[in-house]
Parts: sequence; C-alpha cells; structure tokens
Amino acid sequence: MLPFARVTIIGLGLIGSSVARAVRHYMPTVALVGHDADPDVRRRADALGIVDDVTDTIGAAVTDADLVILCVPVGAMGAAAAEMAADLPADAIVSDVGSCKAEVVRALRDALPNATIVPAHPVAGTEQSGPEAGFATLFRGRWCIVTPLPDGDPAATERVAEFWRRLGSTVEIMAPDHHDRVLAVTSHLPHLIAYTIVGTANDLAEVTQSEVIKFSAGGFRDFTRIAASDPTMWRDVFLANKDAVLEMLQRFSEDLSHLQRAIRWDDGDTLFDLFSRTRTIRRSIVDQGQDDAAADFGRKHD
Ligand SMILES: NC(=O)c1ccc[n+]([C@@H]2O[C@H](COP(=O)([O-])OP(=O)(O)OC[C@H]3O[C@@H](n4cnc5c(N)ncnc54)[C@H](O)[C@@H]3O)[C@@H](O)[C@H]2O)c1
Ligand SMILES: O=C(O)C(=O)C[C@]1(C(=O)O)C=C[C@@H](O)C=C1
Repeated sequence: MLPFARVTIIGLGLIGSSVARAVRHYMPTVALVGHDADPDVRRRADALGIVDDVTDTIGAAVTDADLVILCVPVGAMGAAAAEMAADLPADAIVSDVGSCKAEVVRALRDALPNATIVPAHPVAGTEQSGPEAGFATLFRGRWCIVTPLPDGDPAATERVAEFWRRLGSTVEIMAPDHHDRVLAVTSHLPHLIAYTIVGTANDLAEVTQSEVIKFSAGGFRDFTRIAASDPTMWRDVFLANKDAVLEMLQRFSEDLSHLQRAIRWDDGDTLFDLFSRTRTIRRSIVDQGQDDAAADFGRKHD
C-alpha cells in the first residue's frame, strides 16, 4: 500500500519539482498539488505539468493533503508553515526537505504546534534552481535522512521513510542536531570553501578574469560548479546552521594552518600522508556508488 494518496508540494523549484516528477514516476496514482510563492514559478510549473493542480494560495494547496512537503529555502520554512496553519487537515503529516534540520524543526513547531511533523533531508541536489531543473531520478540511490522529533509518532516517521524509499532513496534516521553537525562537514563547509576559492581567484588582481575562465578546465572548474549553487538557499543554510558550521570551520582552519606549515618547512611526508589518506577516502566513496559524476549524468539522462 502506498504511504500517501494526496501529496502537496510547497515550493516548486529544483527539489520540489524533482519530488513531483519522482512521485509521478514511481507512484503514478498519487494526487499531486503544488504551490509556489512566485507567480512566475507557478505559471512555469503549470506549463510543465509536473503536478495535477497548481494553486494560487498555500491554503488551497494543503486543504486535502495527507502529506505536505515544504521545499522552500530553510529561512522561509516558518513563514510558509504559518501560512498553511488554518487550512491544514488535522491528520496530515508535514515534512520538509531543508538542508539543515534543528532550526527548521524549531520554525515548524512554532508555526504548527499541533501538527504531526516529520522532517527529512534528501542528500541529493545540483547547482541548478527552478522547476525546469528538476528530474524524476534525482533521489535514486541517494540517502534521505529523516530526523524525527523526540516525541514524534513512529508510524508517521515510517510513512515518510517509506515515501522516500519509493522514490529510490536509502533512508537513515538521525537526530536533528547530529544531522546538522554531519552535514556541516560533508556539505556546508565544502560549499563555503568553493564559494571562497572562486571568489578569491576572481579577486586576484594579477590573474585576470579571462585567465581564470580560460584555465579552469581542471580542479577549479569543479569548484565553480558548486559555487554556482543557489545564493538564497545557501545564505539561509549558513545562517540557520551557524553553530555547527563555525565549529567545523574552526577545525578546518587549524588543519589548513598545519598544511601551510608543512609547505613552508618542506615537510613532504606530512603532505604525502594526508594526500594518500584522502585518495583512499575518495576511492571508497566511489566504490559505494554514492558520488560518481558519471552516475549522476546517467541518472539525469535515463
Ligand atoms: N539544491 C539542492 O541541492 C538541495 C538539496 C537538498 C535539499 N535542498 C533544500 O531544498 C529546499 C529548496 O531548494 P531548491 O534547490 O529546490 O531551491 P529553488 O530555489 O530551486 O526552489 C525554491 C522555491 O521555493 C519558493 N519559495 C520561497 N519561499 C516560499 C514560500 N514562503 N512559499 C512558497 N514558495 C516559496 C521559491 O519561489 C522557489 O521557487 C531548500 O530548503 C534546500 O535547503 C536543496
Ligand atoms: O551535488 C550538488 O550540487 C550538491 O551540492 C548537493 C548537496 C550536497 O552538498 O551534497 C547540496 C545540498 C544538499 O542539502 C544536499 C546535497
């Protein structure tokens, strides 16, 4: 039996439109309703036909839902939840896809104190935004981390977990605070580093911008992809996950200073040992099939 029959998606950008397409693909009998605050996004989502009905208000979108998924930037979760409060059916489950969880949990609980809330985070995405950028297989073979509230309903958690399994994800259950520390290292810090490197290269007066573009075929190019990620989304992530990011950034700065020292003092052993360790890490990630650019390309084009 399907975990939900009527799913509402709030926010029809990259992730919201991917969830819609994936539901259509893997659970075609589910009724899909969508809403976005931006009238132009609503018009485009409607033209793409990714949901059965695009509504002009959040209230109209949630009124018949048994699952509502908030796919808006994490800084907008509280406002979107508050706007749906009066029309949310008592037995509906509210979930989200936010990239950090503790702050989103606080915002959702404040806005919807009586609702059944089951937060989730599909660890899958791209640097693109908007309804055209989504695709049905984005979540296939990827983790989805479900972060139930301490007093949450286990049956509701299991229904949300099953929803993500149906979209092809492998589900892991985690506490929101722990999620935020793990993702600070594996996702948020890498984005901050990419934004910094690309900004620094662009600012260097002696390296002209055209040279930066011309010679960016290698490692730098990979950083530019990440640094093209959505500015609103990432501004919100860093402000909402401030404590964990600052903690990991402190640790990173210390490790960077250690490398700086090794280079200054011609300490090749330190450099070689670290680079050997990191090469092993990359190989084990690829072996697990969790992060392979070729697989991503295949996923998007099959
Ligand atoms: N992009 C990724 O790689 C990725 C991966 C996993 C999770 N996420 C999370 O998914 C969420 C959405 O990110 P995205 O990449 O789809 O962004 P996006 O910019 O493509 O889409 C977000 C949409 O939300 C809409 N929106 C903003 N405020 C709203 C509101 N109050 N009510 C209704 N609609 C509103 C915007 O108009 C936009 O269309 C974020 O919370 C992000 O942290 C993103
Ligand atoms: O592949 C990318 O472009 C991503 O940045 C995806 C990515 C990540 O860091 O892994 C980005 C943010 C998310 O919350 C989940 C996934």
